[in-house]
Amino acid sequence: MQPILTASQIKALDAYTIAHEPIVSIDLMERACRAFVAWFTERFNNSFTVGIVCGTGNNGGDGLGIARLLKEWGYPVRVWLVKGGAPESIDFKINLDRLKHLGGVQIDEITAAPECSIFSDEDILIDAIFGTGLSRPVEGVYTDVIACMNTARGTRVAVDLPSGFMADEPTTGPSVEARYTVSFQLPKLAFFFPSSFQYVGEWAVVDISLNKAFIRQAQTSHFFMDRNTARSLLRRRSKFDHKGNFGHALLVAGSLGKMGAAVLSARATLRSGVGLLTVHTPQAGISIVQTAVPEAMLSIDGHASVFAGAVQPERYTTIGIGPGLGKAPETVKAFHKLLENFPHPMVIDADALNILGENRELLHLVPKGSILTPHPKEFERLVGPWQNDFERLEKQKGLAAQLQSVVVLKGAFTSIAAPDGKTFFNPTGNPGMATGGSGDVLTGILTGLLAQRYDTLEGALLGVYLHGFAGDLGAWEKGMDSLIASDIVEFLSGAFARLGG
Ligand SMILES: NC(=O)C1=CN([C@@H]2O[C@H](COP(=O)(O)OP(=O)(O)OC[C@H]3O[C@@H](n4cnc5c(N)ncnc54)[C@H](O)[C@@H]3O)[C@@H](O)[C@H]2O)[C@H](O)CC1
Ligand SMILES: [K+]
Repeated sequence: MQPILTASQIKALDAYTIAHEPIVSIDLMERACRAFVAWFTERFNNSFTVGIVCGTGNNGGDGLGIARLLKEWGYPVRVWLVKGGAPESIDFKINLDRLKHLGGVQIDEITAAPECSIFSDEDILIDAIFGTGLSRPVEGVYTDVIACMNTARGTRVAVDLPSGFMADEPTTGPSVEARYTVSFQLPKLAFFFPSSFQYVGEWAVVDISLNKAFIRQAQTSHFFMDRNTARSLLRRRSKFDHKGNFGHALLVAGSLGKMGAAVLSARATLRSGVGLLTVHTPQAGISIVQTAVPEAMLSIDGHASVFAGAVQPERYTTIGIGPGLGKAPETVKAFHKLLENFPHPMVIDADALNILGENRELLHLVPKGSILTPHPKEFERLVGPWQNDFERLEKQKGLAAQLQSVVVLKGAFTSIAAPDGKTFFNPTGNPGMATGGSGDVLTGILTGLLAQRYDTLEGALLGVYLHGFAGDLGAWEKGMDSLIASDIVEFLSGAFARLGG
């Protein structure tokens, strides 16, 4: 699990590394430059012309070091120094001397609004004006240069952060809009937000060996999930286990015309290792579920087309509720009753969340330790609108604390907020999974894990990881465009096997 630190914590980490390890500041910068160049040379060969736009702080120093290394690799390199009032750092000056000493690289200064045509010969523009030192929105000549970079034909690659982009607060001023961002050591919080994609593009983190002990003990409530953590959460079965050890899940899902949601969830629950599964279905779903999911038992509702009746809560370890449920008045009543009678953690999704959003007085009945899995629209119905993604994150944490439950906000980098405020971003998954039924599969996985008495947070972290991983395996095999939710179920076994193997 990687902690996500703020820009000022990263500055402290930088200083700590220099103070406690046998490395001086300029050599640390050289490491950063080499790590960037290793990433760069893997993707772009030296037939591309490269323009490097540098500030005068350490991010600019990186840019100058990168210019020298790329020149040595045979790239046609040109450098612009943007001088808009920011002070010149010591390492910037050292790298400027080193670049001049190498020779063969044209270096021009920009002190006033340039003609944007200055960048027109460059196939690639490396952005090294500002990094984590940015403390306020850019203005003046910086704004002019950034505007020219954003309209230039070259592919923009940002060093550490796009210039003008804030790592820990909403970006309100102009910023470079990068196609790629190569960031040092740790991902920055804002990288995980949908609104940042416009600026950050695809991002990669390169290791520059900053002090690991400092990173481990740093105070943060934000983490980036990884494969090792997911692997460590997965329980192994033992020889004498029997189906009673793996719980009995109830899925309350599906209504007339939406029984597919129940089928997808049910299959995913079964593929996630549950001992026994019962599906509560209206009359309309009986033969559908019995045929499509023969492993599942049925709890049959008296109503023809929607969830309206009572279930026997004492029989079940957990309940997953919501996919394809609809919001009929009878369903609202039946859900209310279920919430009053079921004491164990539940997985609450889709229309069950919409019912909670429209009847917020029911929220206090959500059993502690439950998992809620809204997508952004469902989340907005629960908590109201937000101004920006930082505020959205705070609302997510707030809901998790209020309900003493885990709130999983679905999207690219699905975030998982625990009641104590810790939030985890998930690395797996792909845009092929933006397809109907994908969420129903997640509900099934989480229900399967909670039935096996996984701790709520651990189950949520593992389940979200596996769901994305199965989607990735499916996309590799079938392509993102034609991926469907059933494929995610199909590849779930592979995801479990690879993670556990
Ligand atoms: N920590 C690491 O892992 C390493 C980081 N490196 C690189 O260094 C930058 C951070 O460098 P720093 O000198 O602190 O800041 P910047 O270069 O981002 O900014 C320069 C300077 O500009 C001033 N300033 C801030 N905001 C504005 C503004 N809106 N307008 C004008 N001037 C502004 C302020 O004084 C800043 O200090 C990091 O991103 C990495 O790229 C190292 O190379 C090694 C390891
Ligand atoms: K930058």
